Amino acid sequence: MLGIPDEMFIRDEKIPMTKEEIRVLALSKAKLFHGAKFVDIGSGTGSVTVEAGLFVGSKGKVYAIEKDPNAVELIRKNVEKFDLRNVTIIQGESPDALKEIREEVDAIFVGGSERLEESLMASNEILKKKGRIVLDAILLETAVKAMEVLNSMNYNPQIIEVIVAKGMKTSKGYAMLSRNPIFIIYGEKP
Ligand SMILES: C[S@@+](CC[C@H](N)C(=O)[O-])C[C@H]1O[C@@H](n2cnc3c(N)ncnc32)[C@H](O)[C@@H]1O
Repeated sequence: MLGIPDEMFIRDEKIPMTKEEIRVLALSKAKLFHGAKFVDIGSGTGSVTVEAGLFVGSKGKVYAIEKDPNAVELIRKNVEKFDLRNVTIIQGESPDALKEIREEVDAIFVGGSERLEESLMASNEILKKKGRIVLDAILLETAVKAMEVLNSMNYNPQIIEVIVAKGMKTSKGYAMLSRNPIFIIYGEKP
C-alpha cells in the first residue's frame, strides 16, 4: 500500500522531498505492480525511491539516480532505514547516468528536471512498450516542456495540477495550510 508518512524519512533541510500525497498520486500514475522495474530520476531524499521499492517488492527493482553527492548519502540512509535490498543507487546526472541501466524498465519517474528533454529521450530508450513516464514539476515552464517532449514521442501525455492543504491544529480548531501547487504529467509509451 502506498503512503509512507513524511515524518518517517530521514531529512536534510537542504535536500528537497516529494510530499506524501503528491508521491502517492504520482506513483499511482506510474501503474506500479509487484515485480516492476522502476527508475527514479532525481531521487533527492529518496522518498519516491523508498515508496516504490516497498511497493514493487523483492522481485522488483528500483534504480535511484541522483547527481548531488549529499543527497546520495541521504538516499542511502533512507534505503537502509526501510531495509530495502532491491534499490540500486546511481550517483550521476541523467541522461548520462541512465546508461548504467542495462535492462528495460516498466516505469520512470522524473523528479529532477535539469536536462529534462535529454532525460526524457533517454528514458524512452530503456522503457518497455506500454511503460509509463511520470513527472512532477513546480514550474509552468517545466510542465510545458515535458508535455511538448512527451507529445513529440506520442506518449499521449496527461497533466493535472494538485494543491494539497493540510490541517494544522490551532487553539480554536483546524486551519488548512496550502502547499505549493504541483503539476503531475504522465504518459505511456506507444
Ligand atoms: C525535487 S528533488 C526530488 C525529490 C525526490 N522525489 C524525493 O521524494 O525525495 C529533485 C532532485 O533531482 C536532482 N536532479 C535534478 N536534475 C537531475 C538530473 N538531470 N540528474 C540527476 N539528478 C537530478 C536534484 O539534485 C534534486 O536532488
